[in-house]
Amino acid sequence: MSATNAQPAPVTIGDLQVGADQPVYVIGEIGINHNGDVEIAKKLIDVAVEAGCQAVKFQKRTPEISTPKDQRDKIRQTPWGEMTYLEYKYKVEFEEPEYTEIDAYAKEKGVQWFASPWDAPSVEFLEKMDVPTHKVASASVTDHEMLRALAATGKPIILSTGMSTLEQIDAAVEILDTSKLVILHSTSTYPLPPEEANLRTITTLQERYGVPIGYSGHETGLQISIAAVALGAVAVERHITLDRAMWGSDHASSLEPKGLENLVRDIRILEKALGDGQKRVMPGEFSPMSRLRRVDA
Ligand SMILES: C=C(OP(=O)(O)O)C(=O)O
Repeated sequence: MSATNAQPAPVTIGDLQVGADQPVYVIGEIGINHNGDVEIAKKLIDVAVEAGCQAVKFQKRTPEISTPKDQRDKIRQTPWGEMTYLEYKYKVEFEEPEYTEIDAYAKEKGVQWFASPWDAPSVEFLEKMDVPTHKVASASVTDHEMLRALAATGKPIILSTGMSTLEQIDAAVEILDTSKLVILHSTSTYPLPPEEANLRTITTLQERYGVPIGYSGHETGLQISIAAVALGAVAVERHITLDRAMWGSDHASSLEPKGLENLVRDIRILEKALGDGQKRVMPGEFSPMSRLRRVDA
């Protein structure tokens, strides 16, 4: 009796391989949880490194392009006073001096960094920073202009799939090079209730696209991300924060340092525990077998 269960080839990101039989690629999503302060960003890099993440991630925007027109003039109360949503978006946006500092710091700490560009000029910006990969945020799955700019970079791409239909994902995948593509299952509800996680979609995406599949989580807690790995996710991305009570939209559904440390610890245990699926008697079983199994049975 035999059956084949071919796995897609891993995708090379910088000096790492992301895919089956590789350590799960854990991404600490800093996003805009630095609240515009590069010192907070560096502390979050430390948190990710200490937890054992292989990468940290940011979000790069050109606010006058990426901010929806009907949202720009809405007034927000912020730690920096009352301002429009567009002004706030500029306030938390890092430019070249900050990213140059982040690049040097991440290299010193031995962790990869990259970002999700939210518009085509941001792809150009990130290319100048020579990032090893680009992430497509769920909100950008239908931004074909940006996807074409990303495909033209020739870099590996990590495509998130929250708030998207299979048809929208098909159209995005059509534009990208599937030999360098990692797809993340995701639900863009913040925080994510378990009944919307739909983790079995990981298998659906594996079968439909034949590329390595990971998971981008917005739940509170660790169980759903760990279960995603048990179901075959080869990458896990989680928002991280220094303190979930900090001001800003993503902090509440982020992991604090201890939570991230526990997540990576549990993922590394699970990597070992999943094994290769070949049924055999394990070395630790011989002693109990000799004590417990009747030889004449
Ligand atoms: C919002 C993002 O990702 P996701 O859709 O995976 O949450 C992002 O990468 O900027």
